[in-house]
Amino acid sequence: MPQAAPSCCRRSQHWRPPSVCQSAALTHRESSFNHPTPSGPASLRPPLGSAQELSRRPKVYEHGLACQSSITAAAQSLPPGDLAEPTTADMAVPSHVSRLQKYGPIYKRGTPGMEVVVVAEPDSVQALLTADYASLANDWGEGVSTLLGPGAIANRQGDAHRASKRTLTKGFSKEATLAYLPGVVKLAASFLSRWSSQGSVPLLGEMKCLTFDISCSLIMGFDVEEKERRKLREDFTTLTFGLSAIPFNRSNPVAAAGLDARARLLEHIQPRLSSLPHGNNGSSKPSAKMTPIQRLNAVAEAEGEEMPMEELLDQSINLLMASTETTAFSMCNMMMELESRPHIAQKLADEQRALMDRHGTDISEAVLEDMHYGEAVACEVLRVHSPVPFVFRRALIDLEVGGYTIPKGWILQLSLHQQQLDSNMAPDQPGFYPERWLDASGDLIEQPRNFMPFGGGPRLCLGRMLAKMEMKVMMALFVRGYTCKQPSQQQALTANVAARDDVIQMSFTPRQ
Ligand code: HEM
Repeated sequence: MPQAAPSCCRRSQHWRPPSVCQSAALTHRESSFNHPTPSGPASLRPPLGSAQELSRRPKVYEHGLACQSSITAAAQSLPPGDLAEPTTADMAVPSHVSRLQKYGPIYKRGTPGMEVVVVAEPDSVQALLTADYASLANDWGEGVSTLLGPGAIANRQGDAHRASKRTLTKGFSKEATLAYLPGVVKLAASFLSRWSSQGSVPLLGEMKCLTFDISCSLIMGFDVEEKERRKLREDFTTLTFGLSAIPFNRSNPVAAAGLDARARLLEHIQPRLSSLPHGNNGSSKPSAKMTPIQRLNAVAEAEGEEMPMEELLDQSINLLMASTETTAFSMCNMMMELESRPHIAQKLADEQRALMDRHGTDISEAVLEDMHYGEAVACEVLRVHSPVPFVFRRALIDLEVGGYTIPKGWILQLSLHQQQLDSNMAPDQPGFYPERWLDASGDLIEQPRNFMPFGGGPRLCLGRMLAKMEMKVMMALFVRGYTCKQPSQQQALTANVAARDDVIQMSFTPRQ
């Protein structure tokens, strides 16, 4: 599930979204566990007995991803950790860091009957991400399952997930994503121009508006007036905030507000969905030009199954949620990095000048392709400022992970964040260093396989190309035409659905 920071395991009433300090603290501890790793290889271990083996052959899912499944049913020791009632302090980042140091990269937390195992060991994370549907289910907790709804792709499991994914994937192919490029450029340019006329702007809120508008018009195909869009954005923000509600029930005002916002949002979206053109001269046969949500509808119709409106609405909310916060956090942190590191902004500007000489002034596919330094900056933003630091799964069978048993029913909290920090590239350069992604001649190097800011396996992010495109368009337009300034030194943002829109201030000025 792709929102910036999840409401975690429904069973843990005290969990709260990861905070800024988490990212910051872990950044300084790259690959620095000083706890011995548990016995056996630190990944999912091979089966103890062949009868217990589920499947060890790599599988290829419909969306073309090679998936290894080496999950085994086995019984050994439980991971170390404390299963005491968590306190708020326990859930704070420093405690995550100190638990990593105390227990090693696989440890348990939570309360008996509400157990969570945190996995921050790269090979195990990778193996778990690529595990098959029989071993693990997506489980992001009560907030996500209720606010997104049962029809949302994040809440679908097994064959139902596979079918949704197959349909939606076509709406996020390279061809489809490139068709969104002119719309992304237009929206980003208009936001930058407005910011530069406004003095200081609340950057996170503004980036959320931008990414919401992109998703509304390009992913959903909605052409809405600014007044209505503002209303939609407000409800969407309240709904997103609801994800941070723990416990998640009507007696919690944050959860209740989120549920009410969802109902209002659906009231707005439903008539729009009903009136969406099919994009293929009225035929319900899916066409390459359809937006992802039109495609979902058309595929169902073409297969003779009317898709229930509830399901289409849930999928719409899921796509909005998946695309908005994550990309907004990334672009906000990207602007902060560029502001505080003028030499990087300058290198990007030099690259843009060379690209304009070669390809003209339009931001075209060729510009995006040749934007190697820009791509390196985007990767570095995703590496250092994980927009999705953790993903959550539920064990459907007893699993053996890194030599420990994870009993059926327990929640696994997989640290993509640690995964990225441990990806073992230029370890002598622990800070923000885009050059780690380039070779000596400035060409992009092959990315390490455990660099997974967009997840992996059957749940791999659908919008990864779109997200990178948004980041690179914003970067290019910014360095071509503007400079920016923070009024004072501000903390880098961390993925957190409860972050206030005005937490980061920035002013933009046209470049002389
Ligand atoms: C920087 C921006 C983004 C990041 C870091 C990101 C990250 C992720 C991650 C880590 C997952 C996997 C979740 C899991 O394993 O449970 C995911 C899934 C997903 N993402 Fe993204 N995402 C981003 C932007 C987008 C955009 C722009 C879209 C467009 C709609 C999108 C759509 C999705 C969808 C639909 C899924 C669910 C896939 C599934 O359940 O099979 N994401 N994303």
